[in-house]
Amino acid sequence: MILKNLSKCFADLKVLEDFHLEIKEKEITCILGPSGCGKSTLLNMISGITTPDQGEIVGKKERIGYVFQEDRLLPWKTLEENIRMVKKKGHPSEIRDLIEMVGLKNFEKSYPHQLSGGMRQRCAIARAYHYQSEMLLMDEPFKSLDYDLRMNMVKMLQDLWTKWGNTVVFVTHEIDEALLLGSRIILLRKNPCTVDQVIEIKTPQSQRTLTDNDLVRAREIIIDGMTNKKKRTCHHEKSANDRINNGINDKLLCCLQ
Ligand SMILES: Nc1ncnc2c1ncn2[C@@H]1O[C@H](COP(=O)(O)OP(=O)(O)OP(=O)(O)O)[C@@H](O)[C@H]1O
Repeated sequence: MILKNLSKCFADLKVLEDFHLEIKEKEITCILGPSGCGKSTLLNMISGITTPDQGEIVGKKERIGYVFQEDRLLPWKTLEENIRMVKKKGHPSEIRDLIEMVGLKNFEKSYPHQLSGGMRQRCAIARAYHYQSEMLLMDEPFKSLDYDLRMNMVKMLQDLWTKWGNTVVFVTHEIDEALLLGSRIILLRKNPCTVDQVIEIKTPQSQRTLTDNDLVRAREIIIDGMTNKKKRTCHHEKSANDRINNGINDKLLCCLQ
């Protein structure tokens, strides 16, 4: 999918102007950027909730899943019913497997108010996977959770993605989440929203730890980008440049493997 030259104003506020980004199929694209730069607006455009003033989305998906900061479960339905409701013909074993994968076995008959925030968010993610969307949008889904729990959720999402290999766009403020999950990390600037850097990490998600050399280097590049420092030289700059020359109008500054 290509977000092609998108522009969007809210009254006098120019959030996006000529914004361009390719979302690669079957990858996790993590989007990092300052508050108010337009991350949710981008997701809303991909999902069709918001219409761009100009530009187009090429390769638009029909079946899109969306996980928000809050779980949005139906309080009068059990955990299992909340998951089942998104797909009429789902086989019971699919739901059972998903519930087990997100660590909620034995809570099938619990109602949302009987679960912790982390458990409810696990249920929301299981529901999104049960829907089997062509593209899954996630807008800071772990925001309200503490660090340990967030890292558990990241691990769970790595496992789900390794199994399903679906296309995910994951918005976050947390660098660690982006480093552990992103096939590509898109660093945005604001006023208007533009792509500052694209960092590609080749190490499979399931094998990553935050102390790996490539993740440490990626963290430095991201922090430099966020604090406007000069970009560091990257060992794989040549292949990154090749990608730019052959590819779209991204600023792929670094390709780490
Ligand atoms: N429907 C709307 N009407 C008016 N202004 C809006 C609307 N939606 C978003 N905005 C404004 O557009 C800008 C971008 O908002 P958006 O929510 O996309 O940013 P964000 O990067 O997701 O922010 P955060 O990281 O704080 O969640 C903000 O200044 C916001 O106030």
